Amino acid sequence: MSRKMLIDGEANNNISNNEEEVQLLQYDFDLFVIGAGSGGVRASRFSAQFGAKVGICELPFHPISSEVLGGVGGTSYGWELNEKIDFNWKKLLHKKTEEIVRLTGIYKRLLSNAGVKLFEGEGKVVGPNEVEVTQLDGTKICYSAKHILVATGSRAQRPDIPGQELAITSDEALSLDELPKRVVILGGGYIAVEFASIWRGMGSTVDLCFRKELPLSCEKSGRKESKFAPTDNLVREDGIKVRTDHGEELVVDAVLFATGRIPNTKRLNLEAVGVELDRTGAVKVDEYSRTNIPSIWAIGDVTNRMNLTPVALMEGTLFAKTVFGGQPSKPDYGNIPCAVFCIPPLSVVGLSEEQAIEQAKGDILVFTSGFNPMKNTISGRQEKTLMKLVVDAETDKVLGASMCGPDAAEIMQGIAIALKCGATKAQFDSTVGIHPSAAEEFVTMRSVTRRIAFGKPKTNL
Ligand SMILES: Cc1cc2nc3c(=O)[nH]c(=O)nc-3n(C[C@H](O)[C@H](O)[C@H](O)COP(=O)(O)OP(=O)(O)OC[C@H]3O[C@@H](n4cnc5c(N)ncnc54)[C@H](O)[C@@H]3O)c2cc1C
Ligand SMILES: NC(=O)c1ccc[n+]([C@@H]2O[C@H](COP(=O)([O-])OP(=O)(O)OC[C@H]3O[C@@H](n4cnc5c(N)ncnc54)[C@H](O)[C@@H]3O)[C@@H](O)[C@H]2O)c1
Repeated sequence: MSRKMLIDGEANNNISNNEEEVQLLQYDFDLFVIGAGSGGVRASRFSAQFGAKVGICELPFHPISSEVLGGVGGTSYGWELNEKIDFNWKKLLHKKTEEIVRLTGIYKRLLSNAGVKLFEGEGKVVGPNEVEVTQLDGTKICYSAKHILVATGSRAQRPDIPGQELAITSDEALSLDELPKRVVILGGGYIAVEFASIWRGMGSTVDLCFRKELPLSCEKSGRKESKFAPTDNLVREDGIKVRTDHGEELVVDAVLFATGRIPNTKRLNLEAVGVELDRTGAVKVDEYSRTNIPSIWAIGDVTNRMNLTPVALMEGTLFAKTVFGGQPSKPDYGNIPCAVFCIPPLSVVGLSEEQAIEQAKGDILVFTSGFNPMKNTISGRQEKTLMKLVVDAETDKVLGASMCGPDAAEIMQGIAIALKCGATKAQFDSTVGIHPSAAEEFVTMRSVTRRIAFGKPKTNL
């Protein structure tokens, strides 16, 4: 057998090459992947390119995913709205569905070009080396594999409040027959803020109900604020009636639950085969994405590490490299940039000012800038851009960068490379800007806005 299997089950370590070959031939596949989303497709393609015989199963296609419906390509969202305000809602929905169908086709082609065998049906782990796939007609087929990879993603969680069935989640939000004119959004994370921007941008009235100090605030340990969140029930009444914990009553066309997502493990039978889950239901894995059962691995949202598409791709790539590529590789979660595609968009990389204060050993220098980009001054548009750099005063290393304003995500991708390379503020300063761009401000912020020692502001200029 010429194919080289690395990081194979420890139990097999002392078997001879011949025995291993015989064992391998007994499996239908070297790798069987459950879930053909971002992580699963990447892992299976790359494993196949390393010579592995790969099978993958995915839920029957539907443009609105659920626990039992999905589609190759997974939760491939990434909002950015280019429609004009006088848009046509139905046309937008139609285009969205067309785009999902197009992406599904691309993913299917990528899999088949890589030689990966795709099965349509719900996968379930029935043994350390066995997956059962329930097909559309209900028939079940079992496949054996040397390695199983769980890449089933996550799904929206619904708060357990009376009348919760009247609310929608992001799964259904872009499939409503009509544009909701009045909306209540529960939650203050990515999805809440992005949908608030989308609907507000289309002229709807949007109330964002969040429980922390501000939307997009990080959860501080032990502190859960209940600032403004419906605590009462949802009632159908000429729309949906929502009562907030401020006692206010709102009657709206739609209530969106954007209160986080939970790993898709409920129907996978993992605990029955001995795979450990954490208290949120996420699959517990080591630094190489391996579970406590040596032949079973997991990547992406189902492991609840950092729930972003490029992170699932990184984990899938490194899984393939580790298991089939001969190079055991751990994902590096440092300096991963992210963006919230709200209006205006915001994007961050590295440490926030708060995190830097908590983690730094010395003083922190903070540089900030707020300005109206030149393209706006000519058009007269009032849309400020804000930027921040957080720097270690002793080493001069840039610890974090953030930006809110047009093109924030596009700009931050380049800044992320600089941070990944360990750039210093002096290196930022010696980089020549591109004029007239907003991005050039990142290399021209000369004066310190504040210096912070041991978590306390020294100056607040
Ligand atoms: C509304 C929304 C917007 C988002 N926007 C962004 C963004 O702008 N940028 C970003 O980086 N991230 C974004 N994310 C997060 C991103 O989608 C996820 O982090 C990413 O898709 C995780 O990849 P995954 O492979 O783990 O899961 P997924 O891509 O969700 O794939 C999991 C797949 O498994 C399938 N599946 C589940 N159970 C089974 C089963 N039993 N058998 C067979 N198949 C099964 C599902 O149908 C699905 O196709 C967004 C998420 C949501 C919900
Ligand atoms: N642009 C992007 O990259 C992007 C966009 C969308 C989603 N995502 C990914 O999808 C994940 C899920 O998004 P999300 O916005 O649902 O989750 P999230 O974890 O970002 O935010 C959930 C929010 O809901 C709040 N919440 C939870 N229960 C609540 C309750 N009962 N009442 C009031 N508030 C409550 C939480 O405090 C939190 O602020 C994100 O974590 C992110 O990883 C990324």
